[in-house]
Amino acid sequence: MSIQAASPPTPAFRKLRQLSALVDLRHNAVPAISLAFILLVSLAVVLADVLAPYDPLHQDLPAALSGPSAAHWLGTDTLGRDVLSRLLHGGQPALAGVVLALGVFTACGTALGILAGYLGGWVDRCVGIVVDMFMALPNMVIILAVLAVFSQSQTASMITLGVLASGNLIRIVRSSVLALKEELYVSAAVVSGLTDARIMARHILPGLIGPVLVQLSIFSGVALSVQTGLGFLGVASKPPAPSWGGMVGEAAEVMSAHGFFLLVTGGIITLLTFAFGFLGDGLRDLAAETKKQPAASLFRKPAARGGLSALPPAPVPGARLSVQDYCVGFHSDGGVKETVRNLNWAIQPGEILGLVGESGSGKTVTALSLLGLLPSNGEVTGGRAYLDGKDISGLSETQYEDIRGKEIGLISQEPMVALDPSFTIGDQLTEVLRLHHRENRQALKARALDLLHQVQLPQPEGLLSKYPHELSGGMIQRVVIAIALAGSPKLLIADELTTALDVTVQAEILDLLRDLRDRTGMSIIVVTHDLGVVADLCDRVLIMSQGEIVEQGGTEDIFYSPTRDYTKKLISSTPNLVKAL
Ligand SMILES: Nc1ncnc2c1ncn2[C@@H]1O[C@H](COP(=O)(O)OP(=O)(O)OP(=O)(O)O)[C@@H](O)[C@H]1O
Repeated sequence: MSIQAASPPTPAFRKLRQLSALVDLRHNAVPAISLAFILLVSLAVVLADVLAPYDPLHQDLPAALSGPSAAHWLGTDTLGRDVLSRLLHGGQPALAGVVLALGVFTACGTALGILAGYLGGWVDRCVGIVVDMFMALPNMVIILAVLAVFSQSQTASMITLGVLASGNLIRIVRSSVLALKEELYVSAAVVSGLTDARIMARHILPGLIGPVLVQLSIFSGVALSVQTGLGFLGVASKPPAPSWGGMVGEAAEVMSAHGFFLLVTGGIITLLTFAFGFLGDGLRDLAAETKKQPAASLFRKPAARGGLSALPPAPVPGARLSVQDYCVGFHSDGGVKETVRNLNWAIQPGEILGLVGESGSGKTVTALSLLGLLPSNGEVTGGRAYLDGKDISGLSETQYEDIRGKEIGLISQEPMVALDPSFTIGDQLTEVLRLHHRENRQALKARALDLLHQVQLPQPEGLLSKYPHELSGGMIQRVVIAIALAGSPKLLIADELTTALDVTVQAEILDLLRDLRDRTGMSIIVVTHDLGVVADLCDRVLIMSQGEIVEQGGTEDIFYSPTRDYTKKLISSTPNLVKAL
């Protein structure tokens, strides 16, 4: 397979780029002008008490329906009240209604969309039914019914509008979450042992800002139309208090003789609705420009347990981890295909074991299956795996959560994309540390610094406030190792951890792993296709080909006296190694 990520740094910085593009409206004149107009009108409405030249209720009947003048810039209405002052004050219930509807729309749409997309299963199905209901109901009829029940309350009508309209947002958020779940930094957060709630709040939610902003902008226009429409109908606002919809209604009655009155009252609503629409279009175009193919996932949720042999073999005594008659298969249309077959091996405490083989030989699948992290169509089809004598094959998701990060740590193939680009190194380290230690901020910070010291990063204090893109590849790799060590696992699985690094940094990272093993007694499984790494670091080697173990033994034995042709060919295909032997 290749449970590989797209090449860095594209996926890691996609979200940052998307966010910056969304706020970079300078090059998009129409959305930028629209945004400026919306802000200007909102500010004027908020400051109505200061800006309005007259009391909006003050009547001057002799001056009724006079056109624009120095005294009344936008003229007067049928009772001689100043139109500008009434527009400024009337904007307050209009914008308050829009803000309320937006709040409910966002909360409902985002929360239900995230839950449906992230949790899937029955939650997704239930949310789907709710969305279908929202879409099928006639919104306006329901809002009028709510107004009748709640004594013409604008609050009730806007809350109802927000809820009913959120169906579309739920669908959009749900599909965005499905894509975000495939991001490697989300996968890495799962491996670290973070709870679903925390992953949704910290790693999924920030990635939704783009699509949610687009929908908010479009819905603002709808909410404004509904609010002013209700005002026009004389419901949801009580005269003589000014309201934009009410003013349009009043102007419509005298439109043939006094068209200017309708022009300014209807004009502000029309212009704002257009501005919301243009802003939404601009945001959508920018989001589309920055959209890239989703990165390949490191893994998906584990498959259900199935097909394990009825009588488990016994664990190897004293071994940190042992696997026996271990098989992993994948479901496809043609049934289950076993890609890893009859593995029998063990790793001792403090040992470094190399898992070697060509691409597709089953190394990553074997490693991920131990953490319950196979793609959704994969499962352990036979045999058992034991961690310190305890059977860990085919556990439930909750049981695996207790193992990930705490008993077994994983360093994924792509360190650059295992970190969330929106959070500092300090945030990401303390987030994982908080899982394992119920301590205050200061104590967690001290632990984070200690971990950065352990992975030999210079000046760790300064690093805590840095973002991943400010670090070199070698430094990122060390941070990822530090995060994997946060739960003090007894076994660390390092999947191709030096592949993307240059030779000098590679050597430093290998030294670091050796040093960590010596100091902590941790066992380390090094998954690699690089025999040089194995020769340098590993005590024992396991050679895999086409899902099976071809040969295993001490590193020196394997390199100096291989017994199998496949191993001999593998060694001879690494010229530098041959020279060194
Ligand atoms: N979701 C899947 N469905 C079907 N087959 C899969 C799936 N995931 C992996 N495989 C198969 O499992 C086999 C082993 O893949 P694995 O990634 O473990 O290889 P690897 O030895 O780690 O190679 P690499 O070094 O390239 O990652 C591959 O032949 C692949 O086709």
